[in-house]
Amino acid sequence: MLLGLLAIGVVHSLTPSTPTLTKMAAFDTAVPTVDISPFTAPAAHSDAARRAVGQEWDAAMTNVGFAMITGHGVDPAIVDALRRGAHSFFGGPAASKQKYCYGPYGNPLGGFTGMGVEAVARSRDDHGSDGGATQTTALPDLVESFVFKPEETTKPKPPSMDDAGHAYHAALLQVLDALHKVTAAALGLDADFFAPYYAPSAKCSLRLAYYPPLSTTQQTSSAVRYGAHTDYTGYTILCQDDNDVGALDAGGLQVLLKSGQWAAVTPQRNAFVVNIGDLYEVWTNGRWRSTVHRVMKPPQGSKAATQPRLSIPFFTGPHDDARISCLPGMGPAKYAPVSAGEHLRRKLGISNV
Ligand SMILES: O=C(O)CCC(=O)C(=O)O
Ligand SMILES: [Fe+2]
Repeated sequence: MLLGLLAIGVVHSLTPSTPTLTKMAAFDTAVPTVDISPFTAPAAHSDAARRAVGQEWDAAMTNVGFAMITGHGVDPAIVDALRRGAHSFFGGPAASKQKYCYGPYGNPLGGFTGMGVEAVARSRDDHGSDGGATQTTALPDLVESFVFKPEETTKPKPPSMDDAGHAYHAALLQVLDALHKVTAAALGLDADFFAPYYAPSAKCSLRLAYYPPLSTTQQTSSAVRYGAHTDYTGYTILCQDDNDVGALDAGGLQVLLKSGQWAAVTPQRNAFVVNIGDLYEVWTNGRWRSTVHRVMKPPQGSKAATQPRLSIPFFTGPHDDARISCLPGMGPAKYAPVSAGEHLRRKLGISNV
């Protein structure tokens, strides 16, 4: 069963300002793994297999709001090529990176954002699992990023990521398509239910998130690699760093469980982490959880603290004009209907320092 396996992991205190490891404990394996191949390779699977995946998905999103997916069909060579290109870009001189800055984080052209611009914990609101712990004074995150927009052709992209970014984006759109079918099965909706929300195209943002090695000051400050937040819109499909497979702190990504404990999201090779953003919470009237998560720093003095971490979230959501409200049969509505574009712009605005 989903929550049946016991594993040894790292559990942290709930206090958001506590940035270091506080204790080791045993906890239920929090984030279930779901093989979505009945939807990515439908000819090889039965309707019964698809119904079973739908049930697993509903349980994962209801209990945790996060799942690991296998059977997604993405060629690992596509992932490796983008990772190599991104390391080459982020490892380069600051002035070369800054040439690709096209505005504040979240601007429609994408591009590079240096450290000190984003403090994602400031975007907290009443979505998520801890009652909305808004932190207007959260310190900037210890991250640099590049947002890759294939549809944006007026501004150059770093040559090392250009081809690889296009290939990765196209591959992940296929995964998104499968996830929407999984979702329809999970919620008992028509297979094409989400099509009008995502046509003519989904609103996607392919982000390369680079967490540089930590300076001594950064190691001892209360800043974290990425502060506690919920994602803003639809599915996030995240590629964690393979170097963190087997690491003590599992790379630092943690989710806030219903129990109030933080649990590590243990990276698995060739699996993506999938979580929902706020708009699914509105659609499902809170049945599915837009779960609070964060990226902590590696323990002080550890080898991991001297190394960079590269993660690749692919944010997806309905087009800007889509109006999101409680699905039929899920009422009475707890959330006011919201415009997908307005919600996204508001959250991005307040996440900039
Ligand atoms: O870097 C990670 O593992 C996750 C980052 C994240 O939560 C985000 O970019 O929204
Ligand atoms: Fe996130």
